[in-house]
Amino acid sequence: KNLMPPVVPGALPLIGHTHHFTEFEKIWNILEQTSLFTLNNGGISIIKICEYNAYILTDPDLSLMAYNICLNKMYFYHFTDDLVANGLITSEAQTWKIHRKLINPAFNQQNLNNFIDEMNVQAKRLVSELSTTLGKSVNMRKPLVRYTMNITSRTTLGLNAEDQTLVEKDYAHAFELLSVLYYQRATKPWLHLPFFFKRSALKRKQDKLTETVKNILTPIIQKRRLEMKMNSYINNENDDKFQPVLNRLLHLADEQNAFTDTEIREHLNTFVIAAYDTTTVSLTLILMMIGWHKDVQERIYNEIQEVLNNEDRDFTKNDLPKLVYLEAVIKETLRLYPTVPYIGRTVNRDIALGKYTLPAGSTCAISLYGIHRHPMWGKDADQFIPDRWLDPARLPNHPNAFVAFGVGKRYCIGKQYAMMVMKTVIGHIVNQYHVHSDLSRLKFQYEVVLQPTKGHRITYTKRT
Ligand code: HEM
Repeated sequence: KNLMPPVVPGALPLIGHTHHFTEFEKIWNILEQTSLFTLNNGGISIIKICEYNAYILTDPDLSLMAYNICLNKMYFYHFTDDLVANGLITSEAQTWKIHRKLINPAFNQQNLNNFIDEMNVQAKRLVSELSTTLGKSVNMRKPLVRYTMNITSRTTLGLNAEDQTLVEKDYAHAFELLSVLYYQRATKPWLHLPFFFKRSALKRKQDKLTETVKNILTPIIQKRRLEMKMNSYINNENDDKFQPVLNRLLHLADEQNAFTDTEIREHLNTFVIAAYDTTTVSLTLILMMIGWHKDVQERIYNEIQEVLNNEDRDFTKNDLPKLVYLEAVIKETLRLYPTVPYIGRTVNRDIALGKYTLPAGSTCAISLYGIHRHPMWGKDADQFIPDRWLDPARLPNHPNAFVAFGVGKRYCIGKQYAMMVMKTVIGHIVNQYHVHSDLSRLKFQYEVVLQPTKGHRITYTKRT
């Protein structure tokens, strides 16, 4: 007999829950309620988009099982295909397997260690920019987007300082506008159908911006290829000089015919898309948490002094792993507020999950937010307790308990990179400033990331 998981309350006849997903401001509310309902009802539930079932998971075991079988992303992700079709986030399983294996070494710890100087430079640039705002409350969105864009474009594209304006202005701007268009399409169910979308004004705007991005990247790629040929550049994996990811992709393309130019562009765009909003939002939330919990902030400050030996200097690759309390604070923030609160896949064949069968062709979405509030985290699951990360006895004994960077084989390739970036910049900020925030008024909107929309301003004062 075909058992069905419980349906999340609020479905209407024929349209199901569709009406909850047409207004930006309301989507996070239904998604949060859905997570809590699923947690309280056995870890699997259904959201109905018209007659179509999307299966929601908050059970860590079922999630891992489902996601290691279903490697293809749900159809929403493909709204971005013009920009990133064969990039790692959106590519279909077959291409993904090959490309992920080829690109993995570019993000190994040894290579990332070569990015530390750049991370310090950009963090200090941000700290100096903030010195003009002391005592005033600041919306950190723009400074942080600029900061993450600069680091990502230096380390992935390898742009020089003189090209930075191009990134800060045109490239970053095109991405911000494109993401608004993708969200607009997502909230207009009729535009999900290619027939209507192809004829829409939204599509025309999207085409123009995609072309802009293409026209920025193409000459950069061509120029780099030429430079590499002229310098008879040799790339080997043990090379411990600064190598932007683009150089490694070009090398793989030339040596092994691994990627076309279009695929290289799609990979680069993917890194930028995957990196800048997630890191910006995560950093905003971390600043909110430490601005509110002053005792936590002082412990971070003391740890930094200890690791830097009270010297006024940059962080080295050996310092970062020693910032264990700061790492606990970052993880605890991402546990309570996973920057990407939901991820979705297409179910590629019938799969048995617990007592249910998910039919081929349906959608399966994991609530990372739900997994992070699962009873395995204990009675204090909804409280901010960084110390839990320092005591194994206080952590769930489950490999899939902390999933801010994804679930199973297709987890975030930039996880270590992001941790390094976040440690470096929070380290520099806390070293110079006291951070102040008011957590009581924090509000979110769902924009694939959990975007803070109210009450997220930060005030800095100088440490003396
Ligand atoms: C705090 C920051 C970040 C968070 C919270 C985060 C989170 C995630 C999550 C949840 C996924 C899985 C998405 C899914 O299954 O649909 C993912 C995938 C991915 N992330 Fe990140 N990410 C962060 C930073 C970065 C950075 C800095 C980069 C690159 C430089 C990056 C590159 C990627 C890529 C390429 C994928 C696709 C991986 C694949 O399918 O093979 N991310 N990330």
